[in-house]
Amino acid sequence: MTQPFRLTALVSASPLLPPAQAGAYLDLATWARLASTLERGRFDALILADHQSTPSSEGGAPVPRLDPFMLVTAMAHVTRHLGFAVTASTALEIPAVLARRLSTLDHLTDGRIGWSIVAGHADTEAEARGQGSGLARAADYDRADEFLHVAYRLWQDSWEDGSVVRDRASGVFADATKVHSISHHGAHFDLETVHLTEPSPQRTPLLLHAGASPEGRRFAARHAEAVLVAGDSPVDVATQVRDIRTQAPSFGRAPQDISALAILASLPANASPARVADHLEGWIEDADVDGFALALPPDALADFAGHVVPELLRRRLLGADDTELALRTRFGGTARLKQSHTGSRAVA
Ligand SMILES: Cc1cc2nc3c(=O)[nH]c(=O)nc-3n(C[C@H](O)[C@H](O)[C@H](O)COP(=O)(O)O)c2cc1C
Repeated sequence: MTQPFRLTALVSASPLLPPAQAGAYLDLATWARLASTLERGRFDALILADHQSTPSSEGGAPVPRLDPFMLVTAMAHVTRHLGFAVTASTALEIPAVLARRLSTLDHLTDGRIGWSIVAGHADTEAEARGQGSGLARAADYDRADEFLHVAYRLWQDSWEDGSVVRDRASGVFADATKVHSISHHGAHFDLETVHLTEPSPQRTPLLLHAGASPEGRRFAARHAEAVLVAGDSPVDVATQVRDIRTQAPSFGRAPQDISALAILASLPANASPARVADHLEGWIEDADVDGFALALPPDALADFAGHVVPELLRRRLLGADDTELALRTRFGGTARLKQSHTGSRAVA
């Protein structure tokens, strides 16, 4: 029998809604409502896609588009266990700055944060940020590896467990002997700093990745705890998932340490809940995935939550578990990174 699967939604903070409501994405209530709907619908997480590009002859995503980080606290405030994975690019961000933003959200959500890692960028993104000439064009996985290394050291090594004492009597907040400055002098980043935020429930957020090139899959095998895989057919997705999982042992990880999510941008049209559930069950069996990222508009996600999810629960394809635990626990781990994960073993 098919095991319960992971269920996520993949949404952009852009005018996705039907034209009559095209401005609704600017209203905080829209996002709060979407989060509540997904939580009621037993979704494990909302993945917020993002691009900082403008359209050009070479592609690039349409504008306008909000900063997805800004939406999360309001959505977390009206939910208790829905996770939020925010997209950010290692080509465009600064490690210590991004690490602090993610730690901040992980605190404010009680450990419900993931990072959807993008290693590349469009030309127009670099230009928009004033980094036009300095960045490689293709996804730069050397830079991404180094970025992750720095971020792991900030999240995992800067503040030891037990470093925060909050002793009112003596006025001591933290034991300075247990808070360490991270010193890194590499090809892409050169920094010396203490992590600016005390350790959050997960320390390192749940790590997601969606790169599809051979380098991208290798990066996923090393770092990702969940991968988003797009493909024309379950067989196509299965091939990609197998490639990623079989590389995991070379990074000291088990193949099943990586949860695979098939991206579905459509579901059978005009179908009854039973047919959609059959469709999903077929994908789980044929594509070797652990769940789905439904890239559907908010109204379709609400329909799915209202009609298909009850059928999935009846078939025991979704876990009935709605406890308030860290996001990582929904993807097969405990709150913290596994000891075998490269981020737990980062050294100077
Ligand atoms: C399903 C999927 C979702 C993605 N979402 C985003 C996104 O939200 N923002 C972004 O900048 N890139 C996104 N990407 C691009 C990838 O993260 C990656 O940068 C790109 O595929 C280039 O890497 P690659 O050469 O390894 O494929 C997505 C890719 C896939 C396959």
